[in-house]
Amino acid sequence: MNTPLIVAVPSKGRLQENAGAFFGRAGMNLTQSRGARDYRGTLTGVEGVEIAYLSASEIASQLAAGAVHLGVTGEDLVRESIPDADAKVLLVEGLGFGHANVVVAVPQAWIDVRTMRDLDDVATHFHATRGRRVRVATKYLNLTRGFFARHGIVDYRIVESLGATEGTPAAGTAELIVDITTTGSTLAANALKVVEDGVILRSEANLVASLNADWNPGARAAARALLDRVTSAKLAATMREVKTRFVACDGAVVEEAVRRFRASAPFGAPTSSGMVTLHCPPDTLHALAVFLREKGAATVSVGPLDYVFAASNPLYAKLEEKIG
Ligand SMILES: Nc1ncnc2c1ncn2[C@@H]1O[C@H](COP(=O)(O)OP(=O)(O)OP(=O)(O)O)[C@@H](O)[C@H]1O
Ligand SMILES: O=P(O)(O)OC[C@H]1O[C@H](OP(=O)(O)OP(=O)(O)O)[C@H](O)[C@@H]1O
Ligand SMILES: [Mg+2]
Repeated sequence: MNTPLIVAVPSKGRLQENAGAFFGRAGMNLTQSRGARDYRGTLTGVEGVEIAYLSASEIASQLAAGAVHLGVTGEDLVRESIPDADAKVLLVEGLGFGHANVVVAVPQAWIDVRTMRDLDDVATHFHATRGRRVRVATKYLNLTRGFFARHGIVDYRIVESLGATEGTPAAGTAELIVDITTTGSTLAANALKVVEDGVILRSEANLVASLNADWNPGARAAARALLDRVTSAKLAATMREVKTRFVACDGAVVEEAVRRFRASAPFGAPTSSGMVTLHCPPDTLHALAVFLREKGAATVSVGPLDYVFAASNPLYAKLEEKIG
């Protein structure tokens, strides 16, 4: 049976607005309607899609469980909440928003601690002299355990923190923390510093696919269409369309334009009347127009592109390779 492609989108928080804008750029708009038990919606522009509005952390677990096909969530949440994440989900693409680093941070007053190695020494010394282990406050339990183990640090204990983690050293409930930081202002306000080699993960929002979901033919077709739109809108955003026509415009002129201005001629050489369409990155656009005028163009028009549909769909290809 063909059931819809279920796409999970953050229902609140800092990722919500950006997720809506991401689909919008690809010409798909999110609509929301309040259902009986949870929030459901639709996506305009693609058939057979159902939107599930969930919190960013819930999206990670629903992807792991295969309850949704695709989702927008942070890589930090994926890596933290899904053991052996690469076997259960595919990070289809980083979305360029929701940037945050998961870091190890210690009090600025710990002047001897610059590296994880220094932290190891302090932790060992702390245990030996105080008879208890240093406490690390975090909600990233798994990321912390894995990272500390890779650094050979064993003399510590995790104190689970569900909020205001940066305040725990001053409050006396932990000695150091693992948390996310974006601007660094919360760490600074709490007199904490990031350990130099203590960046556990550089996270951003990702479009994530579940490998455990029911990838029936209908769901695949909808995913293919959705990813086709994403790819073609993204490609279009990297270039402008340049059009001109002049008698002296021939293959040699176009070849030179392509070579010097990183342009492409998607529809080939100029017509017999010297009409040509080029695609050109924004930074070389003016230089290209000047060049075409020098060659004889009276008019060069430039316009934005909404979509460039190429024959290949690399995002879907990547997904298909995983789901078989
Ligand atoms: N400065 C930041 N602070 C917190 N999260 C951030 C920040 N920048 C990006 N993010 C990302 O946003 C995601 C968390 O989103 P959000 O806080 O909205 O959801 P949540 O954690 O499920 O909800 P809540 O924190 O309200 O319980 C994470 O992937 C995180 O990496
Ligand atoms: O490096 P900065 O730019 O200061 O941002 C990092 C802070 O922002 C987040 O908190 P948020 O305000 O989302 O509250 P929350 O912990 O309740 O999610 C996060 O948990 C950090 O505390
Ligand atoms: Mg949050």
